[in-house]
Amino acid sequence: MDCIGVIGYGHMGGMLVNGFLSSGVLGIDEVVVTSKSRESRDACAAAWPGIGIARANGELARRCRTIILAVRPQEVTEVLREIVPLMDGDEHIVSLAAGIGLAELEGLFSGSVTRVVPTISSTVGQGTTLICHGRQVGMHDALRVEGLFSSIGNVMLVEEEELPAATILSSCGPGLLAAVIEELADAAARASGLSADRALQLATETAAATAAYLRETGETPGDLIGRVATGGGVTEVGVKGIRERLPEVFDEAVAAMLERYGAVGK
Ligand SMILES: NC(=O)C1=CN([C@@H]2O[C@H](COP(=O)(O)OP(=O)(O)OC[C@H]3O[C@@H](n4cnc5c(N)ncnc54)[C@H](OP(=O)(O)O)[C@@H]3O)[C@@H](O)[C@H]2O)C=CC1
Ligand SMILES: O=C(O)[C@@H]1CCC=N1
Repeated sequence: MDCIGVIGYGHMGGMLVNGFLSSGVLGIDEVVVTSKSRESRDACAAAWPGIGIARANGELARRCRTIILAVRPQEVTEVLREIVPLMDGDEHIVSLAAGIGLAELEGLFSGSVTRVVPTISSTVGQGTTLICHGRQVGMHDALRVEGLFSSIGNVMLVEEEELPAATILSSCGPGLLAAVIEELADAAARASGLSADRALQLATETAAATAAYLRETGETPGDLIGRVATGGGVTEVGVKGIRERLPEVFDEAVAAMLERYGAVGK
């Protein structure tokens, strides 16, 4: 059977196992998981009774043809050096590691390699997984991976040179927007008698509602601002300040993230 193997039961590995099994795209006997610590392997076995647990990466590599590397970028080389000598060569390696390029991966495994960048928002079936196949990936393997990730949200095929910026938007984005929501709520609570809990509840609901509005109406953010900001009213003074100061803040944040992206795992 063409089992899917997941190496690394951390935030992403756990989310993918939960997503693939909850969506029904994979059956419990089609997934094998391993992780460095016994605690993580036991947690997976407890969450999904009957799932295949491998005690070592090599054991998983021998049992699975599609192998998802859900370890941190700085652990990828070590894991590939460990498993590649035990593999047949016709496996499909799917790396989630941000910043580790196809050339580097193919230098460690000369077969089929795909880079996939999921997003934590797929925990709730939302968001877009980015997929970039290496040149050696055949149609069958490409469709299999695209189908798997489609079960937990949207997928977008991207060129490798698009990945850094697309990753910042799709995959780092939930963290960035969570920080914005937090700051907006904190500022409102600091300036008024509203409790921090209620401020965060309102800011979170508003963020979700705003995204839904933009998605469903097809309006641009500028269109929406024009509808909300009554002339001479309240919103326009806030938007003015944000438009003056946020470009610099986001330019700096994006530049810092791109710099780290290029250095991660090195
Ligand atoms: N978090 C995110 O939103 C996103 C992350 N990514 C990428 O996904 C990958 C995983 O990230 P994330 O889940 O956040 O990281 P975590 O640190 O949460 O998980 C990494 C897991 O790898 C396991 N691990 C470490 N070394 C080994 C090893 N030698 N053999 C087997 N397992 C090992 C750890 O095991 P143990 O628990 O057993 O100690 C840990 O559970 C990264 O490459 C990241 O760039 C991509 C998109 C989004
Ligand atoms: O922050 C990180 O490095 C990972 C990769 C993309 C999202 N989280």
